[in-house]
Amino acid sequence: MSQEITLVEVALRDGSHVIRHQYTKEKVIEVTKGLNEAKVPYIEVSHGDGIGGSSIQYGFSKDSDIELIRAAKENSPFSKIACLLLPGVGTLDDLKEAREAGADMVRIATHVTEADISAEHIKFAKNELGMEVVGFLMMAHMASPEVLLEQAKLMESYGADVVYCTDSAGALLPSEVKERIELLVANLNCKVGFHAHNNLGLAIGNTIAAVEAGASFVDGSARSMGAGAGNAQTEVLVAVLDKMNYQTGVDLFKIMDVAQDIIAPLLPEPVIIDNDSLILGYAGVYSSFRLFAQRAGKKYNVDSRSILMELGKIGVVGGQEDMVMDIAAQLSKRQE
Ligand SMILES: C[C@H](O)CC(=O)C(=O)O
Ligand SMILES: [Mn+2]
Repeated sequence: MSQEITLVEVALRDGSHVIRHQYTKEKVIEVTKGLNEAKVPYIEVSHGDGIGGSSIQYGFSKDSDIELIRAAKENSPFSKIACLLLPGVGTLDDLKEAREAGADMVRIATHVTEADISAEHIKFAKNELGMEVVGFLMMAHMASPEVLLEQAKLMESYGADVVYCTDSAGALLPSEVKERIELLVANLNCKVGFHAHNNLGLAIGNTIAAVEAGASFVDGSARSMGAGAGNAQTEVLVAVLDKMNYQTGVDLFKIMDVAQDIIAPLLPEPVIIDNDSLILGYAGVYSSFRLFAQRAGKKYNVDSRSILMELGKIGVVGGQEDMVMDIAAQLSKRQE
């Protein structure tokens, strides 16, 4: 019997980092129509840092999360619409608005050791708003498999339907993914998901390792349109899973057309493993810090790789974007 795998397309959320959160309603409609036709089960739509992320800290959106979610929902009779929310960045009111605009699912994201801050949001989404809820444990490489499990159990106890191991830095190796997913699958009653970044060139391999270890939800981004070196490239993932006899329900030619004809023209440059992306994975740094490090490097005349190495050394996590400039300034002083 072939196993079903549920795919979440994240180019309209993680991909938002790539274009500095400048998605317009029109673009979202075009992408959503294509993904819907390709029968992608879930399409995530939000600012790259989740709903409420539009700010000086993370970068301002062009069109608001709510407008984009509404536009996606109106053009997506088949695919369900997901959104992402980081407690503290997005509020319960934001979530209620997202639900009213048509979001079916919310993914509540916290740093891997901070699941406890998701309790209120998971319970509210599930019990008050009747949404499908995912717990999204970011920077999973920074915790041991045992700590990841303990945190995942918390999210499950709050009511999450799925808990994700999220490799935000693209730093995990296939054996580490396998170990983590196997432990989660063996000890949770809810479903388990995996979100990859391709900084070490392992996004597809790691996603396959996750699926073979029992994950039933996986993320992909068409043309790999996500932070850093992007995510598992959706159209490639669909082809590989199909060859392995897993069922995604996604139409391969149609998702390839979305990637080539709609997503590729949106990219300021192809998403590849450049030197900075590689260092993100090597040093274990949050993928969305790549562009911040490049800007800081230019401003202070410091090699962006050195900034990223330093950020990895001191264990900076999502939400500490302001540290990137601080580190660049310190490195520049040291150079003098
Ligand atoms: C807010 C982050 O961009 C969420 C994510 O996609 C990751 O941690 O990876
Ligand atoms: Mn990501």
